[in-house]
Amino acid sequence: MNKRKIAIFGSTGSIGIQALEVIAAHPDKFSVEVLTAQQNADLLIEQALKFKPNAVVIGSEEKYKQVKDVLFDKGIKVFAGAKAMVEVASWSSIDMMLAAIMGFAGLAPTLSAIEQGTPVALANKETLVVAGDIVMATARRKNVPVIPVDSEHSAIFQCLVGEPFSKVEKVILTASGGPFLGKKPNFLINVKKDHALQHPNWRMGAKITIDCATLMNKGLEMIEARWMFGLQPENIEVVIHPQSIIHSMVQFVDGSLKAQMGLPDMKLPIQYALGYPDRLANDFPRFSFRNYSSLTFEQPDTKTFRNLAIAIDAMHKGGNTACVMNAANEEVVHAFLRNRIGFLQMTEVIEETIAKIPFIEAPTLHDYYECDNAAREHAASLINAIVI
Ligand SMILES: NC(=O)C1=CN([C@@H]2O[C@H](COP(=O)(O)OP(=O)(O)OC[C@H]3O[C@@H](n4cnc5c(N)ncnc54)[C@H](OP(=O)(O)O)[C@@H]3O)[C@@H](O)[C@H]2O)C=CC1
Ligand SMILES: CC(=O)[C@@H](O)[C@H](O)COP(=O)(O)O
Ligand SMILES: [Mn+2]
Repeated sequence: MNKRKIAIFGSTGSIGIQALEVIAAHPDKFSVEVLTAQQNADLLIEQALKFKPNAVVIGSEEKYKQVKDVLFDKGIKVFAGAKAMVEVASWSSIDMMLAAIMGFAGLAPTLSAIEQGTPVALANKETLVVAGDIVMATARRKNVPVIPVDSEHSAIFQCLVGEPFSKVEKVILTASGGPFLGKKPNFLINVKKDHALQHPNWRMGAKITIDCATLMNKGLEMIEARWMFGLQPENIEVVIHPQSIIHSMVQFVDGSLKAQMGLPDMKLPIQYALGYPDRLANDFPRFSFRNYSSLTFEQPDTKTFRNLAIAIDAMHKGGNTACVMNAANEEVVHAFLRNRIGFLQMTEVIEETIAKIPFIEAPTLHDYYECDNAAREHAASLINAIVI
C-alpha cells in the first residue's frame, strides 16, 4: 500500500484521537495532511505540533488567532470557520478523509470530499442518516469509496468481502443495550446525565454515548446501514448483545450467518478503514474465549426505549423524516447534557418535532438543510417550554 495522506475532520474527538494513535503506530503507511477541530484549540495545536499536517482548520473563528500564532511559524497553514472546513475538504492533496465530526455539521465537509473524488472513512453516521440517498448517489457517480468506521458497519463490511450483494438476506446489528438495559420508564424518568454517560463497553464522545443510552444510536445505525449498503429497511434487524464482542452479522440466502468479533476497541475499525483493503498487523489486545463464559442475546425493548421505534418508523417512512428526527435528537441530547430536560422528555420532543415538520417525499440537499434548521427551531421551542 502506498503511504496515504489522511485528513482527520474532528481530530480532537474520541474517534479523531484514536485515529492519530493508529497513524502514529504506522508512520510508514500514513501521514497527516489536515486536522480540524471546532473549539478545542489547545489540543488541535498539540496534535499539529506532533503530526505536522499541511493545514489545520479551527471551526470557531474566535480561536483563529490563538492557533495561527503558534502554527504559522512552523509552516502549517491555519484556517477558521465552517466554510473553510468545506473548502479544505476538497483539496486534491488528501488521499483519504476520516469523517469524524460529530452530528449534522459533518455532512458538508464529507460531501465536499466525495465531490472532489476523495475516498472517505466514515465515522460520522449522521451524514447518512440525514442525506444518505444523496451522499451515496454522489459517491457512486464519482466512483468514490465510502468505507465504514462505525463498528457495526465495519463488521458488516468485513463480512461482505468476497460475497455478491445479491446473496445477502439480511444484516443484524448488535446493540449493547446501553447502561439502562432492562430498566423500565419508572426508573428512566429520574436518570441524569452522569449515569447515562456510563456506557458499559465503549468510551466515546458525549453525544453518541447518550444516543446509546436511549437506543437512538441503534436507530441511527439502521438508517446508516440502509444507505451505506443499499439495503431495504425490512432486511435490517437489531439484536441486543450486552458484551459487544460480536460487532454485527450478515445472513446469506442459504441461511449461513457470518459475524465479525473482537474486543470493543474503535482503533480496529478505524485502522481497517484507513488501511483498506490491506489488513495491517497491530498489537491491540486480543479477544480470548477464556475471559468470556457466555455471549448473550435478547430482543430490544422498543416499548421502553421508544427512540429505536421512532427511528425504525423514520427509516420506513423515508423522505425528510430521518433528517428531522436527527435534528431534534441533536437538540434534545444537547439539552439533556445541560440538565435542561429529562431522559424520557427527549423522546417526546423528537416525536412532536417529527409530527410538526411537513413531510417531503424526495428532498433535495437544500431541503435537508432547511428541514434540519426548522426541526432544530421547533425542538428548541419545545425544550424551552419544559420546566424540570
Ligand atoms: N466515539 C466513538 O467510538 C464512535 C463515534 N462514532 C461517530 O463518530 C462521530 C464522532 O464521534 P466522537 O468522536 O465520539 O465525537 P466527539 O464529540 O468526541 O468529537 C467530535 C469532533 O467533532 C468536532 N466538532 C464538534 N462539533 C463540530 C462542528 N459543529 N463543526 C466542526 N467540528 C465539530 C469536535 O471538535 P472540538 O473537540 O473542538 O469540539 C471533535 O473534534 C459521531 O458522528 C459519532 O456518532 C461512530 C462510532 C463510534
Ligand atoms: C463503538 C460504536 O460503534 C458505537 O456506535 C457503539 O455501537 C455503541 O454501542 P451500542 O450502541 O451498541 O450501545
Ligand atoms: Mn456503532
